[in-house]
Amino acid sequence: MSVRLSNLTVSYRRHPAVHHVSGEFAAGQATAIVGPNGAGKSTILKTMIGALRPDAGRVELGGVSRQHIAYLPQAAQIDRSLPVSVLDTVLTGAWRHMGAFGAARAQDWQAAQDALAAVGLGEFAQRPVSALSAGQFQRVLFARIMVQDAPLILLDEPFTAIDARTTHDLLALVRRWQAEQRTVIAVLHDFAQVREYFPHTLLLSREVVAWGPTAEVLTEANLQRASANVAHWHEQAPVCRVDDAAAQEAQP
Ligand SMILES: Nc1ncnc2c1ncn2[C@@H]1O[C@H](COP(=O)(O)OP(=O)(O)OP(=O)(O)O)[C@@H](O)[C@H]1O
Repeated sequence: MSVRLSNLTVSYRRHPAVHHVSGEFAAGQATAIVGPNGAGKSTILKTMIGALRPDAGRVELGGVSRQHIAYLPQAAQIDRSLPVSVLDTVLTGAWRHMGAFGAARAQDWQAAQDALAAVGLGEFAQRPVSALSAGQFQRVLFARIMVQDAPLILLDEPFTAIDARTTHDLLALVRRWQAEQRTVIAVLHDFAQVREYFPHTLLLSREVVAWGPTAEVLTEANLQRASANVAHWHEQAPVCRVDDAAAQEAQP
């Protein structure tokens, strides 16, 4: 499935955060979204899942419903103080298959156990998630994504504050998802990870700076342009430059 952004503009309280973003995420492959802080990377993912409404343009999900997207927000946005077990957390990935009363089927339990084993936490099933390290909890969330079995997987900074060993193990899952023809889109800051595991990259700085094969996108010149764009962005801009210019051109 391919995901397309067409002329997408998204604002917070009428101030645009990203504008006129157009392009297509390669189907069944992994794309990294990179760019400076405040470039609009999370905004793009949140718009894709329907949590934010575009002011203009649209997201085309290639026939996939939003229910079939697996989305992992930034760790800071996830509350893990809840008194739920590791296994129950992974099982929530199967909610789409569950019956009206939320009963998990035998194969859902099995899938959850298998996913926990795959992320190296087979022995942790009954532990409360509040008693896990940050890295262990991220493994649990990746196991949950495995159970979700989604064709489109969105990850927002999945390896921030995660050690090298865990990151390496979880990146192996990203590779496996690509082999399974899933479309993976991840916001990342580590260019070495991007170069090694993500064949495609979208470099964003409120607008598209470059989008295509990673080696062609992550050039020094493009990265400098991205930093300059964000540095010169006016947070309180009421309308974006492109709209402004278009409006001026339209004037007699
Ligand atoms: N809830 C919000 N209300 C108002 N402005 C917001 C909100 N969320 C984000 N913004 C603004 O929108 C812009 C883009 O934010 P976004 O979180 O998408 O950037 P990002 O590229 O993901 O940044 P980072 O790398 O720091 O996570 C920023 O200027 C940010 O301050």
